[in-house]
Amino acid sequence: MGSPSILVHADAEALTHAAAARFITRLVDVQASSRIAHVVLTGGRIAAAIYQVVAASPARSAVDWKRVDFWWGDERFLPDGDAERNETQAWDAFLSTVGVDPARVHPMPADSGQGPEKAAADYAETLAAAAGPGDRFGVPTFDILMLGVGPDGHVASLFPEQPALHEQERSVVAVHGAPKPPPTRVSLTQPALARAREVWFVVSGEDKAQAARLALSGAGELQIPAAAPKGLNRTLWLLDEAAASQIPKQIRAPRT
Ligand SMILES: O=C(O)[C@H](O)[C@@H](O)[C@H](O)[C@H](O)COP(=O)(O)O
Repeated sequence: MGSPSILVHADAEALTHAAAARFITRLVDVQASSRIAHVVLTGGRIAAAIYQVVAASPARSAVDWKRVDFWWGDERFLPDGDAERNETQAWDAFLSTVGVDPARVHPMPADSGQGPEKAAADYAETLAAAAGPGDRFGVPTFDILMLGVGPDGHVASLFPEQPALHEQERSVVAVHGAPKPPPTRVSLTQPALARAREVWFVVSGEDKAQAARLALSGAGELQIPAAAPKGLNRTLWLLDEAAASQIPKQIRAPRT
């Protein structure tokens, strides 16, 4: 699995374009081996910007979008169609334009009065149904797992010191009392996040600089949840200069 690759781009725009190009290329590579690609999307501003660049890229036609399964790392537990849902954001930014197979788009359940525990259990079942014989922990092995990082070091909806970080059995959990609104969420757990061939952290802005430094310098995952997820084959930190500004020089690769 090796050390994370740290790729620093001049600014948010350069990061966005590089990540979008990488996203398309990775999907083309996976599809060249005749596999259905499994992608885990994240929320946040930088992810939305990446999705928009993917949608606008002429290179997007190299991907067979109907043969990509889309999952989410976390969701804000809000009613269907709420503009604050990560799902809504991804549909608006690119899923509605690239020509996906709606049956392969797997949003986390919306709040329809069933409660977040039931939503988490239902999503775990959906994941388990998509897992094949070679997969582990009841989830398909993801080809790309994208993660935004909060200034507090959270990833997905795993916030520092919260009980969800201790979950070792379930792939999906309900999250209550999240410090960032909305307080009720649904999230993949750390063992589920560990089932990706490639984990990509997408991190922009100076307010993330401390979290990035701590995650990359051996912080504990209870304090900095972003310290834990590692790709089975590859872990990439895709940052802009501002977010990378506190990473010690000895662990930082030259700017790309
Ligand atoms: O559910 C949420 O509240 C967001 O999705 C959040 O987890 C986001 O991914 C990170 O905070 C990074 O966001 P930015 O890219 O906007 O900095």
